[in-house]
Amino acid sequence: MKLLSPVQTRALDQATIKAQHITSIDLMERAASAVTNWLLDELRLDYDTEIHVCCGPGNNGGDGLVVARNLHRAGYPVQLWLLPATRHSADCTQQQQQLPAGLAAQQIDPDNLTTIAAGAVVVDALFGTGLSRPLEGTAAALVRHLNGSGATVVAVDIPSGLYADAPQPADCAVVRADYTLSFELPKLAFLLPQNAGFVGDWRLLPIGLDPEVIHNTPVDMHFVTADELRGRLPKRPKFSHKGTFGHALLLAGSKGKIGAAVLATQACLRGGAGLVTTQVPAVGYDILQISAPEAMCLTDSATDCITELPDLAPYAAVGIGPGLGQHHDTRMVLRRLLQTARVPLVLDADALNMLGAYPELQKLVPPGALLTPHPKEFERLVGEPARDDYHRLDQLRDFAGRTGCYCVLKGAYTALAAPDGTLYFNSTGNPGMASGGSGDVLTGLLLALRADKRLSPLDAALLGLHAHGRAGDLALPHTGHAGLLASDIVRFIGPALEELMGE
Ligand SMILES: NC(=O)C1=CN([C@@H]2O[C@H](COP(=O)(O)OP(=O)(O)OC[C@H]3O[C@@H](n4cnc5c(N)ncnc54)[C@H](O)[C@@H]3O)[C@@H](O)[C@H]2O)[C@H](O)CC1
Ligand SMILES: [K+]
Repeated sequence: MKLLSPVQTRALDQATIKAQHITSIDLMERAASAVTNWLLDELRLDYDTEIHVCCGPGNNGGDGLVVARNLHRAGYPVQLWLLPATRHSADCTQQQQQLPAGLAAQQIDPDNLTTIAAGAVVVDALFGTGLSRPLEGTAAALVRHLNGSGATVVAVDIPSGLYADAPQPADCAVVRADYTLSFELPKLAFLLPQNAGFVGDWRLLPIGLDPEVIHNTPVDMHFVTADELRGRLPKRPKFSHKGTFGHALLLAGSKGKIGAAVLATQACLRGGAGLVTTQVPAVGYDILQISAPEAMCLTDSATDCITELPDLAPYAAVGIGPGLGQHHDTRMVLRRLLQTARVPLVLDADALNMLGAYPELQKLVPPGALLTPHPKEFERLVGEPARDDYHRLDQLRDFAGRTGCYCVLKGAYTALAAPDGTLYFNSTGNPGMASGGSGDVLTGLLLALRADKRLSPLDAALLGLHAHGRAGDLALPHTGHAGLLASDIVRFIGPALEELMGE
């Protein structure tokens, strides 16, 4: 799915109106019906629930007015509140004029805000994508009042006070919604950790926006869904053999962290690599052979860390990082790998930390490599803390553009920046996966997909990120959030990949 800017969203509304020969009021009615139906079907409003609908001066307020009218007509006791404003949009004005007789709009008075019960439902339709400055005065006072009420807050399109694709200054009043109901396409703001407390659970409601216009709108950000990836993982041909899917080499583990090498190896095997060879320090030999018998094991001459780079000739892709440690001799191995490898690389964990600590190493990273930092590793990599989540995305794009690499930023909606600057957000996964070893599993899985020559670097990365999260989602019912271990993710990689397979 494309992530559109507010300007593009407005253009899409206009194009839809034109293409479907409807009016802007018709589109507003569709949007409001979708919200009303969600309130009735999903939130399951009771007839005795206290309901407040708070409307602003623009079309977001217009949506709110129609929701209030719909609920009133359906017999729900709605209290309708209007934010005082000097100007209202034409559609907002028209909706005010069409309110049924029994539903009066009350002006919001900042000095006399109505009491809201903790069990109440509040529909926030103050501001949407037309927000042009931070909330102040009456709007800010009302928002703070709502946030302190304990009511269930449902934001229409976006929580009021939140920008759709840019940070707002600190301490601004922003609605803290329990649910955000947006129309058809998500907004960048929903995907960033700094906004989680405002956005709550977000849902997309279809309102029949024009698919052709969406298709033709150029964007540089995508929210990647299963539908878009399904079929992009080629089926395994009937006459395939273990050579067809590539031989992956993994350099991982150090004393006390052989488990990371095991998890990455198992994930690489489950990810479909034809052959997997893992090099570990001597201390890891028995552990790896016993826990991943399908893999071949190379042992380093050093006991505790990796000090030797094997001959790379047999391998289709090389992964390095999980549990690696940052010993000087290991760093020399990383250096030689970066200098000599002619096949796809996946760099993770301590490999990234070493790139951060030694910028001259970073210059050796070959274009096309896939890097998988979490935010702290990414900060070390770029050597500068991000001001906020939006700035971090700028840094991510910049890094991918500058190095020609594919760079992941792990998190709830893991981002991937491609060398051309496009950002892709992953849509799968759950908080149970935020525990040790889950990143090692991702590295192994991505390595398997990079070893498969049939996949482009971008598809390998997108499929791997998706399948990793999906495997975590499939494991969840068996383990619960707290009990979800990295090895559970490994177990479900196969079924997660199967869902993406096609001709
Ligand atoms: N396809 C869709 O997504 C549809 C969306 N709809 C809804 O329309 C709004 C966007 O409406 P718009 O009128 O452009 O903007 P707002 O309602 O957000 O309000 C703009 C209004 O408010 C003034 N303003 C902006 N910031 C402030 C501020 N901080 N303080 C005071 N006033 C402010 C601004 O000058 C304008 O006058 C979208 O979010 C959806 O909810 C359609 O209903 C259907 C399709
Ligand atoms: K809103």
